[in-house]
Amino acid sequence: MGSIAQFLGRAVDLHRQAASLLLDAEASVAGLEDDQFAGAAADGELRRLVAQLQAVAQAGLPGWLGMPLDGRIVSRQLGQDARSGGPLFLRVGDAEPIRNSVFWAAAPFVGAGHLAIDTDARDRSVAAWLRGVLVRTIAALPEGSVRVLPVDGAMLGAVFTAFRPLIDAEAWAAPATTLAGLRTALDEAERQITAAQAGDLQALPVLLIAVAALPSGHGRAEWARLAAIAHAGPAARVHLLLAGWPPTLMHGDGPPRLDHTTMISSGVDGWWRMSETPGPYRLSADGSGLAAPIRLDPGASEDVAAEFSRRMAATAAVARRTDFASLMPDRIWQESSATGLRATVGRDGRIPYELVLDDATPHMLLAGRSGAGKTNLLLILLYALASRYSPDELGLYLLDFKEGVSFVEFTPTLKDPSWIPHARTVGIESDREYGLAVLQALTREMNRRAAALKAAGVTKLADLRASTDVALPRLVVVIDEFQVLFGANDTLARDAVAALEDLARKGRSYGIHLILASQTLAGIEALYTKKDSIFGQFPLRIALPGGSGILESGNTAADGLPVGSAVVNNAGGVEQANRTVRFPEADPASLAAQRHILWQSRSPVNEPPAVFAGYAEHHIDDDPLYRALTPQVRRRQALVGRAIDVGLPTVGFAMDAVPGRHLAVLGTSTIGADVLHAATASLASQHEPGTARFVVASFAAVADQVVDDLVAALTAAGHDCTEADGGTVRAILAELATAVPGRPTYLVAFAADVIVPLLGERGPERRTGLDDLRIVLRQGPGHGVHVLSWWRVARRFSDAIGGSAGREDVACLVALNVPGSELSSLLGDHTLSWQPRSNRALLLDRHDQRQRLIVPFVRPGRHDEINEPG
Ligand SMILES: Nc1ncnc2c1ncn2[C@@H]1O[C@H](COP(=O)(O)OP(=O)(O)OP(=O)(O)O)[C@@H](O)[C@H]1O
Repeated sequence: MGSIAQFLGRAVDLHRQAASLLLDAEASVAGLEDDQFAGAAADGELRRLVAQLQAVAQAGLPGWLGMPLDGRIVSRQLGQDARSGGPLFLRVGDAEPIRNSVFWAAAPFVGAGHLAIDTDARDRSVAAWLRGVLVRTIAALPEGSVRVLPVDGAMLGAVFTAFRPLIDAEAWAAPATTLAGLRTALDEAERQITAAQAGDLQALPVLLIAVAALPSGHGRAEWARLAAIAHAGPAARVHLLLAGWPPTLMHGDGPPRLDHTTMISSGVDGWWRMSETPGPYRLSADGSGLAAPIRLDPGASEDVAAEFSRRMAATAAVARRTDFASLMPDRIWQESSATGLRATVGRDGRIPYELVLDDATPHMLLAGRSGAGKTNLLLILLYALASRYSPDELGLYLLDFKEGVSFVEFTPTLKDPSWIPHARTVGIESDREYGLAVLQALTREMNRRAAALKAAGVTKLADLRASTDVALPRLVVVIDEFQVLFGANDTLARDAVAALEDLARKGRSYGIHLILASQTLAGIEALYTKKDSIFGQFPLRIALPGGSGILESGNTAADGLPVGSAVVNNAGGVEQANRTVRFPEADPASLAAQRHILWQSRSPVNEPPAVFAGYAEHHIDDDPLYRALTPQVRRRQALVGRAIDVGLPTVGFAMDAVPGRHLAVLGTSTIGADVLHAATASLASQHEPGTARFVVASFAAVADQVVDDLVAALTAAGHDCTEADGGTVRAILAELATAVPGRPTYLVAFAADVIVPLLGERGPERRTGLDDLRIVLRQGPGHGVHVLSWWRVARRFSDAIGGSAGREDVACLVALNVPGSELSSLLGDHTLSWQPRSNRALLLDRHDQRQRLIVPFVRPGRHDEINEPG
């Protein structure tokens, strides 16, 4: 600043001396027509002053700011000749107060005020001059710090053709050629001014409205807006470069004067006059401006401007790619979420656009056709939120119903052990049941918060936070392809709608925010009657390309958008509230870098999220509950799989003395063998070796490998484990039916359906093996005897237990690929709805009326072998 002030002080001083000499000279030679600057004594002195002025100008306008814009300058370094923040002076013309004695006339522009020239750019010298001002300004300032909004209402944008590479690189807007285009540019300028007035100056670029010619139809309304922008713009980094201002009028009052503006007005014979300039220094005592006439700066030829644009555009493209990082805060976890959540996700023009989730806009809908950038935008939003707010301020529940890996990002993987510390649960390719479970878990959390508010005697979450030491983070729930959850007209959809409605209506008061994303809202049958009451709670709408369906009907603004932009609307989709926001591509490297920053900063007690990947196999050997089992348990459990629920709890059946505590796995799927293996292995872990007896029988070749593994593992662990065939099983049943064994005994039968005919035969005492089986089933648990069995044919199982009379004797069931109708008649429960699905089973416990969808435990690699549901 010091050097600019010195330059100015000296220049103005010299100028005034020269101006007074000129006046004297003019007075002394009054009447001499030929040479207004004659007067020999003054002449020498004036030339000396002009030379000094030029020396000062050259020193003050280095490089791009003053040098001729010809072929020699195009390779000069960019972004070095001025710095942002301070006033930028540039050469606007050459003053020639005395023949053959020239100095550069400089005017302040960016950082100080505006420039206007009264002839529009249909005049070729004005067009070149205008290009020159743009090139000088942009080349001198730090790269990427200026955004230009070109307006050319007379030549369809031709004046700016040379800048095409910058327009294509989106560093500049496309030239506006109509009145509507001018208004859009003014809108952007006004928004920047408003943003700056709200205290957001730091992140704002220099915004330059460059008008080559005003479009036809402009009038008082636009003049008034320009005048207001001229007044308030410089403080908000908004500057005007106007050719054809003021517009000439046939009649009526002229346009208002523009504050902070240097005016260049045409004179005769190619001479122009320059007005006083804005800022603290006056060129003249009487406000008449520069004392000498000027020739316009020749500016930039098309070729020079084009060459310059290509260089700039290359850097702009790089800047665009790295934009994701610029949306992340410099320091993470600095904000409080007491009153809401805010995140900058992109730019509206060049103004950073902040999404807000708070009491006024609690929930958000996001839509766009496949490939429109939904995942990308969600990642930006979630990473930006997770970077602003610590895990004490924000928790994330992420659910994805589609095939894909959008939220894998948030979880530890083999390749990258990091996770986002805010993520509580992450569902990838989730089941609808899992979605419902997450919604219900959130409803419970909401009710807990409601009770805590009541107990504390406050009504607002912010007040509750203030009155307790316990962290009360806002919770953001993202459901991608949420329509899947409601896509069928069944009980689950109805339960999900009820939970969603509850959360949508009351969530705002308890810091719970929903983000629902979808390709379309069409076909959400279950929501149909509730559509308005639910979506009415979602004022914030983001429509990506093809996502106009979530805006009001007739609001089609999102239809023609390019990927990387969205219509953001925080008034439920009404057209007047549309804002077009551009967002960058979140490249994997930048995401990983940001994730590692967050992960490294996590607290030592931060656990990785509970991950549910719909496609994943679950193995008992990896199960934390199984690995923690010891003989010191109160009630032994036969573990069979993981429930489709938040946290994927391990589930099984208690094998205690209550009648009916036997396990039957039903279905032809080979997974039946795996489930039986898991149940047996888990029970074995709950006995000291040698204290229980395991009798294992396999009646089908498909189970042999599993049985071999099981027997080998139990034996290796020191258990008493014997293999049995049909005859042995029958003998053991007879023995167990008549005598109480001295220790717990497990009879484990794979493909038990095979021996039903054998057991049906009468023995010497006229009893059948089935009679013995039924006695064992009825009385066994009381004596520590449990039967664990896999039945490929459900009807055989029913026959074996004695039909409906024996139903209560086997209370623990796992249904695999048994058709729903068969299962309900087997159980005598016609309300049951079950459709066999790959990698899923239905757990039924007749004692506590439990019915749970589970991922059954399988042997590693099983899914690659089988084609389910067979
Ligand atoms: N801001 C952006 N700028 C440039 N490319 C982008 C941008 N956002 C997304 N893309 C690109 O568009 C493609 C689709 O993006 P994304 O996967 O986010 O879309 P989607 O709507 O989630 O798609 P789908 O629903 O099919 O999974 C990707 O190749 C991505 O790189």
